[in-house]
Parts: sequence; C-alpha cells; structure tokens
Amino acid sequence: MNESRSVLEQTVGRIRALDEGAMRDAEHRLDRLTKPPGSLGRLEEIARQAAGVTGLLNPDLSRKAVVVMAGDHGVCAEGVSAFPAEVTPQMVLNFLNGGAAVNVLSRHVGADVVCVDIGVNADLSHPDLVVRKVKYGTANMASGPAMTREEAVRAVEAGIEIVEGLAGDGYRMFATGEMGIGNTTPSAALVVALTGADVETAVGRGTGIGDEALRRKRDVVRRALEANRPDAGDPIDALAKVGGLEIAGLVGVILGAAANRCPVVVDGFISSAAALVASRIAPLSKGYMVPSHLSHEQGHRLLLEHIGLKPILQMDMRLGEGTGAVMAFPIVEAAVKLMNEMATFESAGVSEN
Ligand SMILES: Cc1cc2ncn([C@H]3O[C@H](COP(=O)(O)O)[C@@H](O)[C@H]3O)c2cc1C
Ligand SMILES: O=C(O)c1cccnc1
Repeated sequence: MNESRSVLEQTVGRIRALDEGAMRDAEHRLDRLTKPPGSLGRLEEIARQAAGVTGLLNPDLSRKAVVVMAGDHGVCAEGVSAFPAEVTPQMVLNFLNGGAAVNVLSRHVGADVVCVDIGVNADLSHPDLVVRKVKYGTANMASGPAMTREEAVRAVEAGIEIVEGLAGDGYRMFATGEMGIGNTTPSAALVVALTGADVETAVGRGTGIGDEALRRKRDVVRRALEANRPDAGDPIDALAKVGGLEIAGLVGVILGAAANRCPVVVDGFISSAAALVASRIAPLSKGYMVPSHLSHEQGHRLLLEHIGLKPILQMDMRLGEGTGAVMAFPIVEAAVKLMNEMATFESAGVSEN
C-alpha cells in the first residue's frame, strides 16, 4: 500500500500532534525553577513547545540549518519589484560566497546555510549549491498558472527530501529562508486566495516599490486571482496557480521538519505564506512552527494572526533570506537551556511562599 503513496502524502501521514506528556513535564519543571511562575514569559512557552516538538525535556538543538530556497518569477515582467530578476542568481552566488546578511547572521549564531536552486532562471554551479531545479522560474501568473500542480508537488517534495537528508546528518532545528525577486507578489496572492484578506491589506512594498508600482502590484494580484481562480479549499491548487517554486520548497521544509519532530523557525512574509500553505496541507504542522519576527512588510501581521503565530521579535526587518528566523535560533536554544540549567526551589534552597 505504502509504495503507492507519494512522498508528500507519506510525510503528512508521519506528522504527529505535539507530545502532551513532554509538555506537561516541561510545565512542571518550569514551575519548579527559581523564579516567580510564568516570569520568563515567552521563553517558557518556547521551552514547552520545544519539549512537545521533540518529546524531550532537554533536546540538543545546537545543529541547525537555514534552508534558503531560490526561485524566479515570471510575474516580474509586470514590474512588481524594485529590483531586476537577475538579482536572484546574483544573490545565490553571494549566499554561496558567504557575503549575504543571512550568512553573517548564521555565522554569528552557529547555523549552517543550505542554499537550494529550486527554480532559478539561470544555470548555476557551485560545489555547495544544492540543485533541485524544477524549472527555470514560474510562468507569469497574471495571465495563467505559475506552474502545474505536478511541478508544485515536485518542489514541495524537494524541500521534504532536503530536510530528510539534513535530519539524517544530525541537524535538529531548521529555519526557512528564500531568495526570489518578485516573490512578495505570489506570497500576497496566496494570502488573499487562502484567507480571503483584501488585496489592499495583503499587498505591500516588498523591496521598496513606490506608490505607482504598488498600485500596479495590487492590480497584478487581482488579475492573477481572476485568471487562475485558485481553490481556497485546495492549498496545492493555490500554490501551483499563484505561488512560487521557492515557496513550495519551503512548504516541504516545514512539513519535513514536522515529520522529523524538529522545530522549524519561520522567517518573514514569504516564509509565512509557505507556513500558511503547510498549515492547510497538514494542520498538525503548526505545532512545529516557531514564529521569528514581525516583518515590516504590510501583510505580515494579518498573515501571522491568521495562522495563529505570535512573532517573537519586531526589528522592522523586511529582507527575507531567513534573516529574522536565524535571529530567533538563539532564543529557542536559550529557552531550552533555562529549563534545564536553572536551579529549582528545592535544589537551591529558595523559599517558595
Ligand atoms: C539585493 C537583495 C537581496 C535580497 N535578499 C532577500 N531579498 C528579498 O527581496 C525579494 C522580495 O521582494 P520583491 O517582491 O519586492 O522583489 C526576495 O528575493 C526576498 O528574499 C532581497 C532583495 C534584494 C534586492
Ligand atoms: O518579510 C519578508 O520576508 C520580506 C519582505 C520584503 C522583501 N523581502 C522579504
């Protein structure tokens, strides 16, 4: 029976609810620590979540990777970004040479950057580049589907397989990152298609477009939804018609992390659009998501509220690449350390009340 199920179906089938017993043990432990109950705020919530995700009170999350999915977008032809599409392959080389913001932050926190060509519109080669190219960029969604359903599933499965490989190599915590000029446009289209949000709220300035381009971008999203009529009840249909290859790859990263009982830290607007799709494909995957920051991108607040994720940081960042997610890695590790290394009232001889 199992052989006939796709990698995606098998992966979704492996995702379990968080470990209630481990979360109860975590709560009990947190309440014994030398502090007023609840006084470590979100750090306590994160520690409890880490226990539920891994099934362990003291998981070692020190091996961590940000998976940066790169892909191009046919919709760039409509003038929706402040930058030209050539920047996508140029930035991929920058990631591989260690010079992008996500590289600096990853070195700072001890994380590895895994850069994946899942749909860049150029032939790139580098010993560290993971090539899982589904096609040379999406088609222009303003006039037809960005990709076929089969292509979308292949991109999701590439993300799953990359995380499976990394988990096999001992990685225990993941972050979502992306690079793809134009990708705030499909991200916003997915938000509108799957949440019913209005275009004015969901579509923002991305890399920093002016008022005229913003009007054009909103019109492009309306045209894409009109031309493709994505099915709000079918997340893969929406992903294929108005999504992107790197967004699909990140859906796979999130589902793969959840199936492997690893926390996955979700970056900004584009990554959260992937998280929305993942949560619709596999509602249980939500428990494995750790929100990182509230992006400056306009639609992000609504998107996170819709998924039910409360951002940890608010730094007015709007870069993507996984930068906000990587910044949150040490917070997750700190939460776990507090739960395990602090003295309890008993062990320290501190009076409780
Ligand atoms: C040099 C540069 C580096 C980036 N790193 C991430 N992005 C971010 O900007 C893009 C999305 O914005 P839009 O939809 O407006 O094109 C994505 O590639 C995203 O990762 C960058 C953009 C630029 C220009
Ligand atoms: O929030 C993000 O991830 C984002 C916002 C604007 C441009 N690129 C990325």
